[in-house]
Amino acid sequence: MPDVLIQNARVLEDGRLVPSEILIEDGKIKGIAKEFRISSYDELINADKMVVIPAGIDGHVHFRDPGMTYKEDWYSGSCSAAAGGIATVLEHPNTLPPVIDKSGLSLKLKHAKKKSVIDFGINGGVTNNVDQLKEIWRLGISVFGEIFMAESTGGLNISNDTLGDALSKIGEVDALACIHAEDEALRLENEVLLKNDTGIDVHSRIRPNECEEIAVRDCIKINKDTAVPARLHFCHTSTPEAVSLIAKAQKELSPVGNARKITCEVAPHHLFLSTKDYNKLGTLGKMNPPLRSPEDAAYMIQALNSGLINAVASDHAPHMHYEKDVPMRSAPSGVPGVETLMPLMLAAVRKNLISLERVIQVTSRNPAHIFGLDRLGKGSMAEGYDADLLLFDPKKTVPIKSKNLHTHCDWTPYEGMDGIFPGMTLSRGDVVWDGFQIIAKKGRGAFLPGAGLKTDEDGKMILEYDEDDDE
Ligand SMILES: NC(=O)N[C@@H](CC(=O)O)C(=O)O
Ligand SMILES: [Zn+2]
Ligand SMILES: [Zn+2]
Repeated sequence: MPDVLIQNARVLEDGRLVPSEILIEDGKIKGIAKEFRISSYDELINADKMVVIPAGIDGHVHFRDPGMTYKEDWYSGSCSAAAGGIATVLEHPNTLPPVIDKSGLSLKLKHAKKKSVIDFGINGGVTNNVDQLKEIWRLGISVFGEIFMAESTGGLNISNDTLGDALSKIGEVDALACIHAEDEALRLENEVLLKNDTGIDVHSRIRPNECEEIAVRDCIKINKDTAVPARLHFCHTSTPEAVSLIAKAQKELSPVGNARKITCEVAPHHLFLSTKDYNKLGTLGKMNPPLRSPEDAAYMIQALNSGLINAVASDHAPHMHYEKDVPMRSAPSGVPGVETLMPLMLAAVRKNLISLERVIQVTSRNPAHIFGLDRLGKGSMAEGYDADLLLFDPKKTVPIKSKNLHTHCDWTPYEGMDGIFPGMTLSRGDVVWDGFQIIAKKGRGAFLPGAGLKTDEDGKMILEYDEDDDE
């Protein structure tokens, strides 16, 4: 007997919204049809003409757990994701301790398994741990990174030499390297040069477009020069310069028909905010890479539409308001965003900035493919895939308000901006967000191991984690 029948839904088919029903069995999509003439099921959901799309996959979040759980923990972060229509996250390694070895990974996995309400992967950090990269890969990290080429939260940045060593190890195991591309030398130089500059936009001038451009160029070159180049994915790209370099490298590497070897993502704050917002946001608009000009933001939307940018990811990086309420130079970098990613994108559809079809590609199908989550049933609303779904009313635009969000972070850079929030989020067929509250059990989220996870002779996973690690 099927578990769930969703009736009265609308589904995108060849560019049109078609009245549909969706059948779910064992947490997976069993079928989508105009009408299933069945009368027995465990649960009936009346979608009330809402549009159903795949739930978002946010490939870039920082949940701060372990170590800085007052900013976020796996429960608050995953609830925030679910309420924003995200059913899968990849969490990045700059926690305390960072995920750079077996014990760091084991501790984070334990926290996440206990608290997450949605499915998750854990990324492996790259510092001076080059000789341990293969081990954490075998233990099930999703991807490597973000690999910090410049200073950002957590102080995990590495030199270009170490980057080369790491990329060659990552290439050997055919994993993905996710890169935070900013040039540390230029940043340091500008820091000194502009030390008396009190301009509100000084952060954007310390880390100018050129900073990202140099790092992207260097990284592509360093990777090319290794014995076995890694697959590269550039995190939070923010400039036309970086996108053009990546497009050029993509072309060189990808003869027609071949899988792309270099991909990139953009964060919503580089699409919907710009240096013009510093007046309103002050230090709340400080993140790495920094806000760019309005023209650059407009270019990024166009590049997302045209296919030069492959995915949207939030770079959800919560810091408390009181921590941000200090002079620009001492304020921590980062903005929350996991709960507003899908609402902003869906509101952008209503404003004709992007098509719904493209939003689906860049928030579910492409991230699933890039991060290897499609092999685990993620990223498509089709038979056999996980029933991770987002239901929304395309006309219901509301102002984003931080008091309505579920993150520990007590502010949002998008306060007052338009969002279209999910009326419901499903994770593997379970309603985790019903439009009003989280109804998922803490810890129901499943760990999504990376492709390197060691298995036994029967293909069964061997989880080499110490279950008795301290909290
Ligand atoms: N983006 C940021 O400004 N900050 C991120 C780290 C990062 O992604 O660089 C954080 O973890 O706070
Ligand atoms: Zn980063
Ligand atoms: Zn980040």
